[in-house]
Amino acid sequence: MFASLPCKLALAWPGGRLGAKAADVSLTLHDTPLLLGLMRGQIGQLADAYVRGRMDIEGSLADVMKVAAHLVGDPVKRGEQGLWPARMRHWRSRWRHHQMRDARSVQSHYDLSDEFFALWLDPRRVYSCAYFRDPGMSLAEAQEAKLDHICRKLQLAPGQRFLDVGAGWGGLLLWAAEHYGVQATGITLSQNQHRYVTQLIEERGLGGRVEMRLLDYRQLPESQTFDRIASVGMFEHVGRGHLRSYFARLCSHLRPGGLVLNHGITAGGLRNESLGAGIGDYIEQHIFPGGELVHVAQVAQHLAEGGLELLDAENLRPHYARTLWAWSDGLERQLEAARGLTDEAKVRAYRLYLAGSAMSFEQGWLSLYQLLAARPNGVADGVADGVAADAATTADLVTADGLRGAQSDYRFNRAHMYAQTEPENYGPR
Ligand SMILES: C[S@@+](CC[C@H](N)C(=O)[O-])C[C@H]1O[C@@H](n2cnc3c(N)ncnc32)[C@H](O)[C@@H]1O
Repeated sequence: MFASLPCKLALAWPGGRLGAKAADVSLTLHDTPLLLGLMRGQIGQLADAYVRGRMDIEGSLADVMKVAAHLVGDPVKRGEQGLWPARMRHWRSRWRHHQMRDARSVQSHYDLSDEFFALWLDPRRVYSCAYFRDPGMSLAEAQEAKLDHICRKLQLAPGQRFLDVGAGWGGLLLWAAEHYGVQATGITLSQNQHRYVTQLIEERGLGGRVEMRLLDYRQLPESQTFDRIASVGMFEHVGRGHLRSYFARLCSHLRPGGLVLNHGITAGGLRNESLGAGIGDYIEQHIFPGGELVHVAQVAQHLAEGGLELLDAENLRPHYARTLWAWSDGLERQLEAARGLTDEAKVRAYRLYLAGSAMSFEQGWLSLYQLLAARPNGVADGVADGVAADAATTADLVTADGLRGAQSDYRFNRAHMYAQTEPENYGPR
């Protein structure tokens, strides 16, 4: 097991020691049964042991993750689905996700501490994959490029009614209002985010045009419709059993001919919705309770079943690997400050979550898609507010200059990022 490792590893456990003296990565197990988890490549179990102080890790997280990837092998090829057959997973997800429980899960993550997130996110606190339009961009520049990329794909224009579902700390909401002149509504389940963005709106004098609401997406009044909707890094919280009704809701809140952009994480393969090697359990327990991922093919199906017409799909997987390494490096630089804001177990949990997620995107275990879709003019289900007369046809929208412009630079960028096949090239590490 040690011979073909990508870097030098030292391993110690009660009463034993193995491996290189001058090691890149040292693992100290404080109880012997963890050896079994190590042999079986159960890195989720090891990560849990690290959080609970049953194990210590030394070495750069980049090297630690190289070792972890080696131990796991390829969960995409192994096709791990957990113990539940597809039908059961669907119904389990339906049962698990209801408004009260989702609010609890979401708040347990996002309401940890605004200052903690601010330590390693960019100044706008955008908490989703950035877009490194030019390879030399900083994280802050790449986040702004992402916000603009989304606005251009959606062809935002002054006066349009724009909804941001899962608006976080307001990055896109404020960018769209300030740069594109839209009437913007954001919703979130996080009390901290709601308070923070409401204050920003006031400070910037955007009160009449921008509002942030503390609301579940299922609580938006049925009669409220928008010209444009964005959902960025949010649909991972919805649950596979609710995706169809989630997209149907977005469709019903769009005017006919309106556009929606769904940006989110997908499973890297059709058969690894639940990441193997115990990783999924680790994320569920320590980071995102209730988070669920499906493959983009299934997202496209749910989207169509929800009444939306898919116009364009862009894969940003390499961009998320780079974003996550930037977050991870940011946290590593601020460990002492982080320990002052939350407990040691949380800091440990986030160290492995950020670096481990970066590795998962590098490996292709996870992916990230922006899906641009429209509510076709023909879909009139009584929920929309009858503005079809002024709605452009979908054909008009696809050929409009804005989308063509956005497409030409991202097509180029996609080819550029994929030309760099080695993970080392994802970012300046
Ligand atoms: C990963 S953050 C992304 C935030 C923001 N879009 C960004 O890119 O920075 C996910 C957001 O989704 C929100 N969210 C999750 N489930 C939600 C729900 N059921 N209804 C409304 N918002 C939800 C969270 O409160 C949080 O603001």
